[in-house]
Amino acid sequence: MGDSDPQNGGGALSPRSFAIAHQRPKSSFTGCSRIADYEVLGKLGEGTFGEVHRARAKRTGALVALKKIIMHNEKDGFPITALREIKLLKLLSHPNILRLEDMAVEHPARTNESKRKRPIMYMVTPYMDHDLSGLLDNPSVHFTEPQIKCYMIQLLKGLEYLHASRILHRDMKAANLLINNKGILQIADFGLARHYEGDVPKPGQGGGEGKRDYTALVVTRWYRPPELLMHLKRYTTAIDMWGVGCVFGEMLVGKPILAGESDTHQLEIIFDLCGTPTDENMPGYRELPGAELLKPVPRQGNLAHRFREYGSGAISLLRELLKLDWKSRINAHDALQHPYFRNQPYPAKPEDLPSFEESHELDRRKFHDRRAALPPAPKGGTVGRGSGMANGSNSNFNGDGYGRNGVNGSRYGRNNNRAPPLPADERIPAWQRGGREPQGLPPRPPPPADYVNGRDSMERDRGGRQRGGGAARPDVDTYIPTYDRDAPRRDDRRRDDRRHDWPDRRRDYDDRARASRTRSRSRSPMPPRDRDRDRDRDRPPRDPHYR
Ligand SMILES: Nc1ncnc2c1ncn2[C@@H]1O[C@H](COP(=O)(O)OP(=O)(O)OP(=O)(O)O)[C@@H](O)[C@H]1O
Repeated sequence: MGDSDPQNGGGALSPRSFAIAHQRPKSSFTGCSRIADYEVLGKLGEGTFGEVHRARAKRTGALVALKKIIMHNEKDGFPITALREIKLLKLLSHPNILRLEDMAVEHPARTNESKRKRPIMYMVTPYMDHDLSGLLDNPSVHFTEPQIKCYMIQLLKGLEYLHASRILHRDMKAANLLINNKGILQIADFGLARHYEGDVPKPGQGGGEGKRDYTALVVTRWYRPPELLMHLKRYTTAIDMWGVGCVFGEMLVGKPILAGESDTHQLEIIFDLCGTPTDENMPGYRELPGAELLKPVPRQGNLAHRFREYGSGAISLLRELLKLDWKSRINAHDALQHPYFRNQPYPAKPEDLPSFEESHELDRRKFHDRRAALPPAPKGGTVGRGSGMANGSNSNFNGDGYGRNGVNGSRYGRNNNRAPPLPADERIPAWQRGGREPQGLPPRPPPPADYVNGRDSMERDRGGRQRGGGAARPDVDTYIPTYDRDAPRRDDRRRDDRRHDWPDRRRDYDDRARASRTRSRSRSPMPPRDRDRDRDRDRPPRDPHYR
């Protein structure tokens, strides 16, 4: 492979040259299928673009997911975010990246009364049994350390490939990592992804230097790195690596580790965990717009204490991934070489992992109900409530965003029997608990359009994010996870303030929140034989990472 090989981190290619160099053979695209080529089996969920359905390809019998592309405003035509996702997915081919197999078109029937309806487009991807977020919420799932290592290796390989292809994912989170019952993990949801300009990450050099500005309004808040929370625009692949750190921590403790309730709170709990920024641990932070009025009480960070249960290898990797300094934050290539993966217990092989009951992000309600019915776990664990502010935290907020300090949850998943019983409140997920109002950080400056020179504009309107790169309400988080359609959104508590200050924007937000609350899902069970059908196709090649 020559310079153009992204895996080699080769020479600079323009996005166009890259696309040309990576075109899949024409024969692999046979035009759009018709929706009638698929037997729709039931609704899986609903995302920003539209519903996701489970279906079976009539020709091959394979199970697939059909993601309907919703035209929020027909006059705007095909959504740019969907176009971007399709364009990028067509270029990508890696065992740990969700594959776009087909596009299907549906021509709605024309009735006498209705006007002619536009065709509906569906993205067709292989069906995956779980997303990581749903899986972690399933009370019958217990992650072992070899299993976590196995998922981490796959995640890092997928990201190494993406970054070597000069693509930023920009929405790294557990809900966007799909897992099947063959132990394969795939990175999904490229609706926020984009090409970036600049060098690919080099061994030993972290994410390197950013070459140009992009919108800072990306990444779901709980997974958003400190530099974005402080409005760095010239960011790099390091933003995705922070998300990997959050996902890694989430797999260890069994729930999100940094569940901030606002951007301000998010920074506070990051500082609790990683220490407050200094010129040494976060060079350049003083120049960031969001740092202007930042005056956190200095603290060291309690990462080692909070994750002490998981051993020095896990702590060391977590430290590298959750580095405040985005320039030296470990890159995917180097993370794969980390001793954590070479020391015992060794990573499991995907095919050796157990299979689980289907679990997706929208199954949370089912699992929450089930968990509430569980008796308390037996006593005798070594984890539980931390000792207040004993870990160097002077923040007004608790260390983990769940109203607790120190290590919490069970070792390797939340259902390990060694964990002591959780107080009643702690059985409730963070997004359903009350929380304190965040302390004031400096107002967010109006963000720029994502692409300069009018080449692109951030039109994605998910989760309250602004459209078109105009001025955003300064202190309101614009992108929060929508995990439970009926659970009160955490930001609803401040609705009155917002309506008062920013009436138009508030109306926008309400509409989107309402839309997200009406999401629904139902599913029919998948016969086991269907899971076996694609087994060989998804099996990863022999790999030195697995022993
Ligand atoms: N290939 C797939 N197999 C199984 N389930 C899938 C698949 N693709 C998506 N889903 C389910 O559908 C949900 C929504 O999909 P996706 O995240 O791609 O849409 P989105 O519009 O980007 O959503 P969001 O706005 O929540 O990020 C996911 O949480 C996942 O559980």
